[in-house]
Amino acid sequence: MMNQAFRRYNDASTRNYSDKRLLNTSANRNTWAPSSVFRYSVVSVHTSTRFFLITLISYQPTHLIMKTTALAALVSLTTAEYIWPDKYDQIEDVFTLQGGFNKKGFIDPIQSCGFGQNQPGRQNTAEWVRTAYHDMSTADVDAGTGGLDASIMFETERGENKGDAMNNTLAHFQNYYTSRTTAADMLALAVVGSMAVCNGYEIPFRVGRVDATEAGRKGVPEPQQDLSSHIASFAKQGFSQSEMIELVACGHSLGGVHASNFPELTSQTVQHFEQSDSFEKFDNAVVTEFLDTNTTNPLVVAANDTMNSDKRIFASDGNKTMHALADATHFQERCQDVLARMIDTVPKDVVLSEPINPIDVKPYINLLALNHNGTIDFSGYIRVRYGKGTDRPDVNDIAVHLSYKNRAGNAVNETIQTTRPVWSDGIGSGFNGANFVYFEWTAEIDADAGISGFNAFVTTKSTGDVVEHDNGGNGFPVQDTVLYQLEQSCSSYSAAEGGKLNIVAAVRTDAVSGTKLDLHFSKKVPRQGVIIPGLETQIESFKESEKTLSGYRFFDIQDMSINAASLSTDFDVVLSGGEKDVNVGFLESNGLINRDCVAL
Ligand code: HEM
Repeated sequence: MMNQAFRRYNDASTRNYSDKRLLNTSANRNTWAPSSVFRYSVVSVHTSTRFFLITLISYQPTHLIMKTTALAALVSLTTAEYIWPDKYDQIEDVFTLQGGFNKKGFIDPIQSCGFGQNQPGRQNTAEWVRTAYHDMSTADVDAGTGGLDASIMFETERGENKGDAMNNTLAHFQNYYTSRTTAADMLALAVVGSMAVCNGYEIPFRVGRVDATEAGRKGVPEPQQDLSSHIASFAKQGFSQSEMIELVACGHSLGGVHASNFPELTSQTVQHFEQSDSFEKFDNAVVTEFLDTNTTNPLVVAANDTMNSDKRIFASDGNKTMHALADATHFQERCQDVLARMIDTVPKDVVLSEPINPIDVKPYINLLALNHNGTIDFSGYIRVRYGKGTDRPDVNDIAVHLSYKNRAGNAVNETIQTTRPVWSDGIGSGFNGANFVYFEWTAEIDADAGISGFNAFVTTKSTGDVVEHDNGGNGFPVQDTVLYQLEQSCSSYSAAEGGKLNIVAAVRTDAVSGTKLDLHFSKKVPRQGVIIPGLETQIESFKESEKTLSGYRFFDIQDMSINAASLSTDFDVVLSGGEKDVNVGFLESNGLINRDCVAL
């Protein structure tokens, strides 16, 4: 039986993105669930029928209702199924791969909730959450402007954004900032990650935010402002008075006030909002200590009462909201809601994705290029989720092999075996107990026959059960019309000559006529006073070389000048003008630095 694992979200058909106001998720709260809840095995069928079957065999009555409703919206349901490749594959990696093999390490600076590079008073989780709030807080929900758009990068000099927190946070993003991972999405991830590390409830991570290209309006709330200004400010951000109390209490569960930024509030390097070690845990001590009147929160107990904004805000409804937040579970639930809404407040023309969940089985192609034998080297790895939230409890009980189809679409009678990488035993980990194991393969493909796609077979060794993953029915696609010749490509940098980039690609002879081959290079453009560089797509034409091999013609770009910032960026090789455009996308330049281009 051909089985398949599916992944979808439970609220795909319920969201209304046409709302003229800024998107916020209050109407959809508590709808997020781990993908594992929605994993089904069904006979391989066409997509629309498959979702019909899913609806019928749903095993949770509460969801059955939703899915029956959703039957009317099969089109929107089908968009929720993960099909590789996806425009959010890179950010799924940054979100998902935190430790071990293939780790991206986004949360390394928040390896613990209180971590701050051992700099006195510094707490990275607190800085990240504060930065995200400052970025969002200048939203105008009626106008549909501002929100989480990373405009903070142009606003760090403003008095309302005192301190190093904003630039410290943005500096970390530089390593992850690409044409497919925006700074605004990383700000959202900074909050999601901080909550995970500090033991807060899970915040769903939606993506698709667009970075501002200039500063937004001023208006981050400041301690000396009066209560009515704060109520008006939060209303502009889309939060009611009680939600204002909740959001401030949630934010001020971490970190504190620094003498270097607010000498009028404290003389200490940092005076935490919560006592003991509570400031490095996401808990409601900020609430209970306030209600117990034994708080040391500098925004409650400052000698100059004008500066006591938390005191005014917390008590503004006669402590009603604060009393409710004194319940630890209620605190977590409310923070989960308002913090999710905080990061999902975006300009009106931005459409956020469904929450990103770790993908169950995901391939990575590391090499698809002609070798000196005239065959095509094809290598990569398959990432398989195991452990919590899966039906694969034992990492050592899993095996993977691939089958593939040739260029004509016919099955090739040859199995590609995989092995676990030696490094870290091929094991990686992510948020909230997600575990992954990798299986790598190296194969040679006959260049005449070529390859058009593959399926991955995941075997439970102890039972012999095999599950075929065919990417929604059509296999994981591979195009061999344009090959990026990784080994023949390289870059160099010297102070005297600057950066030079050489890229080689091969195009199938029968696809060359009438086409043009271009490099779409994401050039990083440093900006004065802004820590994150701008990104511009620089388009350069390839020139055909003399070389031909195994039915391919060779093209190259030689000694293209690049700036130092762009030594580590991404680029696409694009063939256009033919039957259909081919885009070999998201190739990374950092692996090319200071190594020789190997002749073929
Ligand atoms: C009226 C609203 C608010 C005012 C007046 C306010 C004011 C302040 C002040 C003066 C600091 C000290 C900054 C420093 O010395 O480095 C601070 C820290 C902080 N704020 Fe707020 N805040 C407000 C709302 C929020 C909200 C809504 C959040 C997040 C949801 C938040 C998150 C934080 C965090 C995490 C810190 C600690 C930063 C660190 O330790 O580095 N604040 N806030």
